[in-house]
Amino acid sequence: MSEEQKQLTDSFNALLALTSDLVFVIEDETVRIVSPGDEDWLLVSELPGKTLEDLFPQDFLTLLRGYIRTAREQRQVVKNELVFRPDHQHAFKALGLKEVIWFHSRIIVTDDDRLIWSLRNINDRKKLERRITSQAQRDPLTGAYNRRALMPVLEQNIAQAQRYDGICSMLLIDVDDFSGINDEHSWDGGDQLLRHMVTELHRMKRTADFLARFSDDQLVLFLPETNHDQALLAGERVRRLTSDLELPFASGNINCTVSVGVATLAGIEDSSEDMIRRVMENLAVARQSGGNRVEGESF
Ligand SMILES: Nc1nc2c(ncn2[C@@H]2O[C@H](COP(=O)(O)OP(=O)(O)OP(=O)(O)O)[C@@H](O)[C@H]2O)c(=O)[nH]1
Repeated sequence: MSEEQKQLTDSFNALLALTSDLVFVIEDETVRIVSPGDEDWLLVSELPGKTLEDLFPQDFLTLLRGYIRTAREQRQVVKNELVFRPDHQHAFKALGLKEVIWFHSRIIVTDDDRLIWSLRNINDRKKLERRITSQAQRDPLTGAYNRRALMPVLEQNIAQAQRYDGICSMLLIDVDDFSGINDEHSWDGGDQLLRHMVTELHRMKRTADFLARFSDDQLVLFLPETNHDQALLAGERVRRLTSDLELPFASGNINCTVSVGVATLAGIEDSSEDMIRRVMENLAVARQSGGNRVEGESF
């Protein structure tokens, strides 16, 4: 090895020692060099000489070979996000992988066709992203989905029901005289009541139903594959469940009733906006009729 080559090798090894990424140098689909970076779970000594086929399941391998092909053809770094799972990458499980790890993967192919593959652990970022997404879609008081999360669910389900000749319905549930409850039991009492209702509705609803807080004292329960008669029955169940409710609170038991509007998909021309408009109109009729009442469509 010439002096110049030796210096280059030294610099390369120093670079590998510096980086916190997991780095592989691969020739002919065979691992030659591994630098674990911060991935201290990995049994590094077991890796040199192993082929990509030894290490990865078929679907992952197909994906990886696609990235390698692109890196080779385009002569540039190919960047992707990849996930290693102990129940999927069995070879890595045997090499110490205990939990799911998301990596930011970068692949480059050198002129003499060696593959340099670096993997940066992005689990912390992924966890943060998940938390932010979930916060953006949830009502902080009750933990139910919020209106922003409801709208795409409505649109998708309605589009699907129309495509497959299906049906769906929605309930708009409004607590009668909620400001009176706040006045009598304090804002805290009102909060407790909303939380309790959401818990009870979660318990009552089917898995595919979607519950969201629509506004202050209004909840929407979206019911896929549910016709109008079934939705009226569901609305009646919600009404009864609420009027039976007695929530112990410092200022005395909190009782309440609800008014429920029901809307059902009305053919191919119907839209989520139309359904929301009708469910609000039907709710208004229920409230104007004195509350503690379920009002459906006037077909
Ligand atoms: N406890 C509590 N109250 C809230 C919250 N958000 C809004 N409110 C209050 O809820 C009340 C809702 O009032 P309205 O929309 O008039 O409802 P209502 O008193 O039930 O009147 P009707 O619907 O006509 O029967 C208002 O007094 C709001 O200040 C919340 O998160 N917690």
